[in-house]
Amino acid sequence: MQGKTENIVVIGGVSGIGRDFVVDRLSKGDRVVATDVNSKAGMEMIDDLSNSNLHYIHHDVTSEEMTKRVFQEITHHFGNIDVLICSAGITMKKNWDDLDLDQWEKTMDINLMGLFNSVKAAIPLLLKNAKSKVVIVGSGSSFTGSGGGVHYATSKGGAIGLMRAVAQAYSDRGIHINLIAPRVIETPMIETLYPTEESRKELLRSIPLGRMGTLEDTTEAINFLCSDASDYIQGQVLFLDGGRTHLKSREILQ
Ligand SMILES: NC(=O)C1=CN([C@@H]2O[C@H](COP(=O)(O)OP(=O)(O)OC[C@H]3O[C@@H](n4cnc5c(N)ncnc54)[C@H](O)[C@@H]3O)[C@@H](O)[C@H]2O)C=CC1
Ligand SMILES: CC(=O)C(C)=O
Repeated sequence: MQGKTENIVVIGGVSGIGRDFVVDRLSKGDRVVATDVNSKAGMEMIDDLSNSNLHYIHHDVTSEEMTKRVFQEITHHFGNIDVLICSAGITMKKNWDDLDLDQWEKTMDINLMGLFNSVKAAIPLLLKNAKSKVVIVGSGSSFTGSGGGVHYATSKGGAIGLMRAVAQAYSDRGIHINLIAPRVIETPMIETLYPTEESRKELLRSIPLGRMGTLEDTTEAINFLCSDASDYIQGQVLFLDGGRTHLKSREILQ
């Protein structure tokens, strides 16, 4: 894959982790389709970046019908997909006691059903290549149960099962698929989860490396999982969490 212009699709590509990856790959000369439900941000991105290699498509991942249409348009535009990134997701932080069924369903619909719709529709296009790469954006919270509530952690745990099932089914047909499990990357999502200075300070105390993750951290990890350098890595979870999922910060241990 190295040295060749790639056809890249980023679902949830107009904000945060997805957008940063889009910008990076455009700067490397790749062709990118970004899809998202937030078309205002999508149009602004088209204006801001003003790059003929970028194509934006309105996409609500919860709709199977719309997802099929989106991938028909991608087929028309690209013909095949070398790289698929699934970054669309929401969080609505709630405790067990406050969570209602609507919030559970909305989170599952976007984070899990939406992922299923997107990956299912993409598979025929990924199979057109001898080798293609898929990276799902999961979350460390599916390992710890914290960071968004049971609905969020469960949806992201489901993403791991989906990723493994696709790896199991398509490894021998060239689809390489892995999942990144970030925690606290500086994006608009984190601003809503930790809105006050106090909550941010508390958060930083819990991260062994003592800082939040950056979009450069996520983009570099996704680039690695899309590159030839990761060809023997399949069906894996890569944590991007400053050590927070498996370690305790020194401040907390003392
Ligand atoms: N920021 C963080 O610290 C972490 C983020 N994540 C995950 O990373 C992914 C990206 O999150 P961020 O970039 O931080 O957030 P973000 O809010 O900046 O980006 C998420 C994107 O998903 C899109 N989206 C939401 N609902 C959609 C729908 N129904 N159809 C299509 N697109 C939809 C949004 O419009 C937005 O552009 C999410 O799946 C999130 O759960 C996981 C762990 C930590
Ligand atoms: C949003 C998320 O997944 C966190 C904070 O881990």
